[in-house]
Amino acid sequence: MAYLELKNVYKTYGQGADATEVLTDINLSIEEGEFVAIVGFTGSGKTTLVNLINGLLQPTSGEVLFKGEPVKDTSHDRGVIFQNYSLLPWLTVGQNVHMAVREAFPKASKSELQKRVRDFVDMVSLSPAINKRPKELSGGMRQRVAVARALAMNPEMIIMDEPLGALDALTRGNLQDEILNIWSKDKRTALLITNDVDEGIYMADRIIPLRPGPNATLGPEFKIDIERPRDKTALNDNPVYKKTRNAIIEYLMDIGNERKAVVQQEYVLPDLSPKSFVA
Ligand SMILES: Nc1ncnc2c1ncn2[C@@H]1O[C@H](COP(=O)(O)OP(=O)(O)OP(=O)(O)O)[C@@H](O)[C@H]1O
Repeated sequence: MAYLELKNVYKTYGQGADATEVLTDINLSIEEGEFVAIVGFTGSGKTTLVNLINGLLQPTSGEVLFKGEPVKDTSHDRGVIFQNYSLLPWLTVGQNVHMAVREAFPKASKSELQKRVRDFVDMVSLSPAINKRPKELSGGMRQRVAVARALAMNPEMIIMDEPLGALDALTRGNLQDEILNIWSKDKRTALLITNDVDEGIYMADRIIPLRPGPNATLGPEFKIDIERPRDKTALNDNPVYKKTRNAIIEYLMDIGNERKAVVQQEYVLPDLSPKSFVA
């Protein structure tokens, strides 16, 4: 039995003439302990896919199964790091993380909770800002709080919806390593949604492209046969890395061009002259 399975999943927003079929026939199977990355074009339905897995949305048809059971609601077992960090503005950094930790560990003592909060705030290098409110932080700092908050809840599965997009290269690299540490040390399962092929290759065991929408569906998977832990600097000279990267980029460019050809169809408009306007 797969750990997470999506079977013939379709998702349509709206009804009748207003209906938009965003996701079409999504089939995905992730084993326990795997790290899978989905790379997709902007607007293709990546967040919709995350919300279906997280339980915030239900499929129009098809099934989403987590450990064999249909996903009906959100759960602490599946921790999501969202693209828009959604922090509570009236709470400090520490309080935002504390609230999540208290919910995930209702039986923990006050001092255990406080230690966990401090450890995870420290992990994202925000200890000096622990008493600041979100409005006093930069976008990247807020995103780091969201990473700390999700990971501090110790989810079995870490789901990431373009979590590091707003960060500079150095912070991004450090957080990629922290996420990989937690994933491997605590034997988690991870799903990363990204538009950065290099990030996918560095972090994942498999990369699966999400084709552009509407009616986005998953493309063929690319296995990343590169030993772990991966060395970012050495990766550039690794022939497997180069070959895999080229194959993925070529695939994405081909489907991007296919899409452009459809979008660039010429439409002949009727030759109408405006009627004179009478005030
Ligand atoms: N609640 C909704 N009602 C109607 N349409 C929606 C809704 N949510 C998303 N959509 C549409 O579904 C499509 C996919 O949106 P989604 O946010 O899943 O894409 P995405 O790949 O995450 O986008 P981005 O790369 O911009 O973050 C878009 O065309 C969007 O307008």
